[in-house]
Amino acid sequence: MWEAYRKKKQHILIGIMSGTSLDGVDAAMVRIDTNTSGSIDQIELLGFEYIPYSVELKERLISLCSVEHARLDDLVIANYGISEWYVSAVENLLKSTGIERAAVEAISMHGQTVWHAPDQVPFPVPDGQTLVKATLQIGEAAVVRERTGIPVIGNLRARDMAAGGEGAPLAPYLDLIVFRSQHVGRIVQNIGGIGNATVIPAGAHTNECYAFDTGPGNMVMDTLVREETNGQLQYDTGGEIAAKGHVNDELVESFYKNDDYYEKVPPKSTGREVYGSAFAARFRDEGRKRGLTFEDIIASATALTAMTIVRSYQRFVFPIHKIGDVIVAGGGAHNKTLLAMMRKSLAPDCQLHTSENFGIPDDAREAIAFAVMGHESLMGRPSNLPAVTGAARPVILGQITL
Ligand SMILES: Nc1ncnc2c1ncn2[C@@H]1O[C@H](COP(=O)(O)OP(=O)(O)OP(=O)(O)O)[C@@H](O)[C@H]1O
Ligand SMILES: CC(=O)N[C@H]1[C@@H]2OC[C@@H](O2)[C@@H](O)[C@@H]1O[C@H](C)C(=O)O
Repeated sequence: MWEAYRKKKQHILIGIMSGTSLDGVDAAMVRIDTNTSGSIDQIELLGFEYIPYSVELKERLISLCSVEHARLDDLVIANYGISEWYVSAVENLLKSTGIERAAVEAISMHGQTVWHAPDQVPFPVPDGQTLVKATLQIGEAAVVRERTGIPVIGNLRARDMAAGGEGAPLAPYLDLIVFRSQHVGRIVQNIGGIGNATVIPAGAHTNECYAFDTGPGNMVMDTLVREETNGQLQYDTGGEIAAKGHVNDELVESFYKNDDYYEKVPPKSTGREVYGSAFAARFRDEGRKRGLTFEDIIASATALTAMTIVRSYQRFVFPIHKIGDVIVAGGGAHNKTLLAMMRKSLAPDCQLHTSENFGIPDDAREAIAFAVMGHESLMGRPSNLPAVTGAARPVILGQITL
């Protein structure tokens, strides 16, 4: 069946991403042109849709991402239930683009990460014990396949992890295609729930690029804003709350210094397991102990994100590579206070942009990336980057539900 796919020079796919912010579903319809050797020539975004999660779903997911609150029966139900959100995103895209269902060759869906455990833990095996790392993205491909009538590729992180990688980040595969430059060293900085950086030195070969999670993105700010406003606000729109507060440097430094993640050498990845509700509560309590207002605490949480991003460059990138552009993507690109803090700590010859300036809408990068990775799998081509994830070798990602 995929022989015919591989012979075609033009493909339409839908990529679906629902990230660690737990804010909702991003879905991108893309047209991918391939050349005679089967590699990608051009990627065009045909449409983009976002469906915000309801407050109820978000609360359920937050519980599922917490060892203290998660229940196995809720997890099993959510695995099927959340698929309906992905189905709606696909239907919305078909409607808004006017593209016929039959023209879409596949849906490549990330699912919703509930637990990401890239650090090995012991597990019994027939001849004793082994060390295991694991990750779980929920969302049942069979449900999406059945409702939409379109083949689905899912579970894209698993194969990289099975090959010894972190299973993340994967989107740098797209960054290399879109942002690589012969003359300028670039960092693509995603700021979603978690922050992650793709480093693309000028003229770099694929195996000279690397990437890593920088630490918290919007996750801590979002949790604190949601809690203070009893869910009236889901995040600090435009960074306006942070702009009204004062950063408490001592608080920010203490959270930076007492976290050994930042010193860990890449490849590395992290998630809500570390920077979720319990972390945010500790940050808030320490802020209150210092007599800070809500605005000061949000300003300080914003500064922690900016600091962990820029210091990760100072530690792992700037000593080795000259970087001319930092390109911000993800929802954090809309937070003006965060961007201003980052800009202030970067050298004047390092320009700060958003991915919008490079033709990739800030919110669409990851959904486009998953469409592209799904396409590569159908072409029979690997799309993990071992230099990025730490995998032993390039592997073909995902599982297909025909
Ligand atoms: N207008 C805005 N102003 C400030 N922040 C915003 C705005 N819009 C979105 N955000 C932030 O972006 C977040 C969503 O970002 P995004 O969709 O990139 O995350 P994600 O895909 O869930 O995360 P990840 O990349 O970690 O998987 C929101 O939770 C919010 O914090
Ligand atoms: C396990 C997981 O879901 N990781 C996400 C998360 O969100 C940002 C960062 O942490 C990144 O590692 C990854 O997602 C993006 C899409 C990636 O794989 O590139």
